[in-house]
Amino acid sequence: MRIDFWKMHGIGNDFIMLDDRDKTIAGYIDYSDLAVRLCHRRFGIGADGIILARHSDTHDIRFIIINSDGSEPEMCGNGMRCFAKYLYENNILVKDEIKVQTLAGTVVPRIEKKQSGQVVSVCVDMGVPRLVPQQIPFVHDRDMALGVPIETAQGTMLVSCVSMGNPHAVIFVNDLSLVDIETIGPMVENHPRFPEKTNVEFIEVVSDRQLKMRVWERGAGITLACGTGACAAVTAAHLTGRAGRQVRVNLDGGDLDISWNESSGHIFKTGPAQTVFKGTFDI
Ligand SMILES: N[C@H](CCC[C@H](N)C(=O)O)C(=O)O
Repeated sequence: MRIDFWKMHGIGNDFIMLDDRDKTIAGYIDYSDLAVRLCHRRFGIGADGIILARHSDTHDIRFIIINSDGSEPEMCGNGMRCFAKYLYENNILVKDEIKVQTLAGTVVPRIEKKQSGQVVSVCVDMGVPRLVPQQIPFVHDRDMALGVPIETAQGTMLVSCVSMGNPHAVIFVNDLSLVDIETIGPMVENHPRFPEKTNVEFIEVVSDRQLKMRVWERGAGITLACGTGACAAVTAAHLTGRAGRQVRVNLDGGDLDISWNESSGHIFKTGPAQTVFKGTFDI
């Protein structure tokens, strides 16, 4: 069976977008097997993950993301911006603001478009960051985990743990260029105190309005950007007195503007989403 897809990216974090509202694809192949096959950079289309639109009984649409290793995370910030653009420009949901059902709860992307109708950027209400260790999940006996030492083969790491529906271990460093992400990333991702593994963000503070970030993603390895990770990094930076509530995050693939609203507690993430090409494959 022939399946249409769009190849898209959010500042270099790239995804294969699929419309499976009617569960046709699900009837043919397990999503995890499909993700491993399609995301392969040589034998497949190549991507950090696949994203599927599915019908929702309670929201405008349901969002499913599968990492390139086949694991299913709760949410994806860069992918959500691509998803909003894909739905609008593909005439699936021609609305400027939509309510999306995810495993992380309700997420609300709002598109910003040109006169032509082309979506150029998306502002996503990412909800409220979770800080209680049991909600990360992170094994810890306090009610918050900021600057907590964990032991690894590369020495002691101080992690600040935040969930955006998916887990994040934020590590502040003095010089990002000196961090051996390929070695330290998987050690923290798979550390036993993270029962569901974790994404790992390395942060260099430029000012109270600017962070530099590199990321080792759970289930994907080094990516050029991580939207939920940028939100987690700003949360941790603010709570540890390193940054304000309006922060620009510089990532390998580009910049994201993060705003943590004091009254609602919601985090808003604004950034671009781009379509690279469209195609078909057979299942
Ligand atoms: N690898 C992540 C999911 C994708 C998150 C990231 N690409 C983003 O933009 O938020 C996880 O397993 O939690």
